[in-house]
Order: sequence, then C-alpha cells, then structure tokens
Amino acid sequence: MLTRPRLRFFTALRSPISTRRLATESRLASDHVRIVEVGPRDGLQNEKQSISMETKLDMIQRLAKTGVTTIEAGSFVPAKWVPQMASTSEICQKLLVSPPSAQHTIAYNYLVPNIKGLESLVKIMDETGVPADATGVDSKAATTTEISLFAAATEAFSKANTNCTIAESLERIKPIVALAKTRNIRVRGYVSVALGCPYEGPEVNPSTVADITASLLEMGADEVSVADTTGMGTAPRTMELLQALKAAGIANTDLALHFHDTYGQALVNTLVGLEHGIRIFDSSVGGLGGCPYSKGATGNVSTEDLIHTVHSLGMHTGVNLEEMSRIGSWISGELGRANDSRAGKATLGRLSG
Ligand SMILES: CC(C)(COP(=O)([O-])OP(=O)([O-])OC[C@H]1O[C@@H](n2cnc3c(N)ncnc32)[C@H](O)[C@@H]1OP(=O)([O-])[O-])[C@@H](O)C(=O)NCCC(=O)NCCSC(=O)C[C@@](C)(O)CC(=O)[O-]
Repeated sequence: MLTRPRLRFFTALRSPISTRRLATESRLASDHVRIVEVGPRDGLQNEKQSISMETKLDMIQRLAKTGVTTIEAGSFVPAKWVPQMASTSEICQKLLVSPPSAQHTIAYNYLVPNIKGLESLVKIMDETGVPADATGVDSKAATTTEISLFAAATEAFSKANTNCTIAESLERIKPIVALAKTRNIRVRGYVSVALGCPYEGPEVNPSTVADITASLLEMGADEVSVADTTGMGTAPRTMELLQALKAAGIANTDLALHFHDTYGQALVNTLVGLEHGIRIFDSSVGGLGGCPYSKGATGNVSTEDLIHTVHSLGMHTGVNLEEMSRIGSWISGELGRANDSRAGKATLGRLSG
C-alpha cells in the first residue's frame, strides 16, 4: 500500500487570505504560467466528423490573437492512423508562408511519431524557405516551428499508440531529436499514460515515468510534457509523480503537465503542479479532445478554465480569457458539440449581461 504525500497547497487554502497569499507567493518561483494550446491537434484528432482545413486554420488564426505563445497545430502521422490530422501538411505550409498576425512570437508545434514525420515537416520548411526560427523575418508575424514526440509509460499503451515497445520507441526518437537539432527545431517530449493506462490501470510506476522523462531530456528534448492521458490522476498521485521526477534530478523548468479532465480532476492536479513549481501546462480551448488510443478519455483541461484558475491565484498567463472563451464557444458550435469549459461559458454569460 503506497503512502501518499501530504498536500501543502490545500493546507495553505485553509489559512486566512493574507497569510495564504504570502505563503503561496513565497513558494512561487515565478508567477508566469506558459500555456501550450493543444486544441488544434490533441483537441481535434479524435473528432469523428471531418473538419475542414479552413476551419482548423481559422481556429489557429483566432488562437494566435489571444496571447498564447505555443500552439499545437497538427501531427505528421499516417492518415490511416489518425485521419483527422490529414491536412497537417497544408496547414503547416500556410502557417509558414503567411503566419497569422500576432503581437508576439508564436511557436507552432507538430507531433511527429517517427523520422518520416519530421522529414515531411523539414521538406515543407525547405520548400517554403522559412527556417524553424523565423523571429527575425517579420516582428509582427514572428514564428518558430517546434516538434513534439512521444513515448508511453506502459508497454500496452506504447504498442497501441505507436506499434512498438517503450525501448523501441526511445530508439526511434534518437534520430528524430538529432535531425531536429541540425535544423534548429525545438523539441518537446511527451510521456503518455503517466497517471493511468487504459490497458494496465491507474497504478503506473512513477519511477518508470521519471526514467523515460530523463531519457528524453538526455537525448536533447528541450522540455517534457508529462501526460495524464486517461484523466485517472488524483492529487496525491500527481504529487507522488512530481516527487519521483524531482528525486530523479529533473528540474521543474524542464517539465510541463498535460491533464485530461475525464474524472474532473484536471484543475485539482494543476494546483498540485503549481504548488510543486511547474509553470508550463497544456490545455485545449473548449475542453476539446480525447485520445484515439484511450477509449472513453475525454478532453484536455479547458484553456479557459486553466486561465481562470491561474489568474485567480494572482499569477498570469498573458492570455486573454474573454477572447479564448469566444473561441471555445465558436469551435464547439462548428463541431456541433457542447462547450466543455465552465469558465468559458460563465465568462461569455457575464459579458452578455
Ligand atoms: C508510429 C506509427 C507511424 C507506426 O505505424 P506503423 O504502421 O507501424 O508504421 P510503418 O513504419 O510500418 O509504416 C506503415 C505505413 O505508414 C507510412 N508512414 C509511416 N510513418 C508515417 C508518417 N509519419 N507520416 C505518413 N505516413 C507514414 C509508411 O510509409 C507506410 O506506408 P505504406 O508503405 O503502407 O503505404 C503509427 O503507430 C502512428 O502514427 N502512431 C501515432 C498515433 C497517434 O498519432 N496517436 C495520437 C497521438 S499521441 C497522443 O494523443 C497522446 C498525447 C501526445 O496527446 C499526450 C497524452 O495525452 O498522452
């Protein structure tokens, strides 16, 4: 029977406001939280109905105006595996040639499952002549191009998601990172099913997650997003995982957290991450999402809810909640699905009086 770590954050919440604020502030290394908007990729990859390239591009263009600095724009995967991502090449080409106007540099990120995926991206970069770091090209439309690659914390999920073992997937990743580095492409790693696996259950070994995270960083990943793919994570198990990552010598600045909200625990787990010092969180506008290889998993934590929570703590994201809420409502309407963001709906309700 595992002894779960005690949660200091919730002790702090029971203190009077002024003490609480001071206690929280003293623990916060920085009060800026970077949001990685995964809606156009993780959010849309599991939608049953086909979504046009124009709608996806429109979504990305709207997101670029909210203040968010990293947007997952698609994935270079075989269409037979994830049909919804079939328009990624076209989207990538358009974002490189005429990036949406924005007041700041935006990193457009593409998921690649293997070297072939990265080669497809590099080919488009070569054809358009736009380098991975185009910040010097036009300050109004500055962009960078990033990739994400992924490994899983369980053998069963690794097999289902990438058709190979964990060890094989790490071998597969090495040349991808090497090629990315020669092209100045920033690399994000993902460790999926870190807090629960659809095939092996909720008790995923935190040391396995820490080992895989360390391997990805050693290979040259610039940050690793630890993902609760199934949403089975709880606050004590999130804390336990973060402690295992710390014990393995992994710096908080190298980590992001990626929560799905299947059991309604994503924001609770986010608070645990914030308390621990993590400052990068993935989320999806309107709470879109679900993983094709995790049956029943619902969307990511909604970006609107994440912004609202972070701002309520006196921290900042640089992302406009009202704009994000409008996008959540719009894209939900386009997809004919319910808007899964409570903060988004409440914000729009307040704005409409
Ligand atoms: C890794 C593979 C490709 C292995 O799939 P495989 O079938 O073993 O691949 P293969 O190397 O045997 O190739 C089979 C065919 O696919 C082609 N092919 C091969 N690679 C590519 C490519 N990149 N782009 C386009 N085509 C490709 C290849 O050329 C060949 O074509 P054929 O000769 O049959 O005509 C497959 O398992 C795969 O694509 N898996 C990814 C599935 C996926 O996208 N899952 C969802 C994303 S992960 C996720 O959502 C979790 C995350 C990240 O959000 C975090 C979280 O919450 O956990």
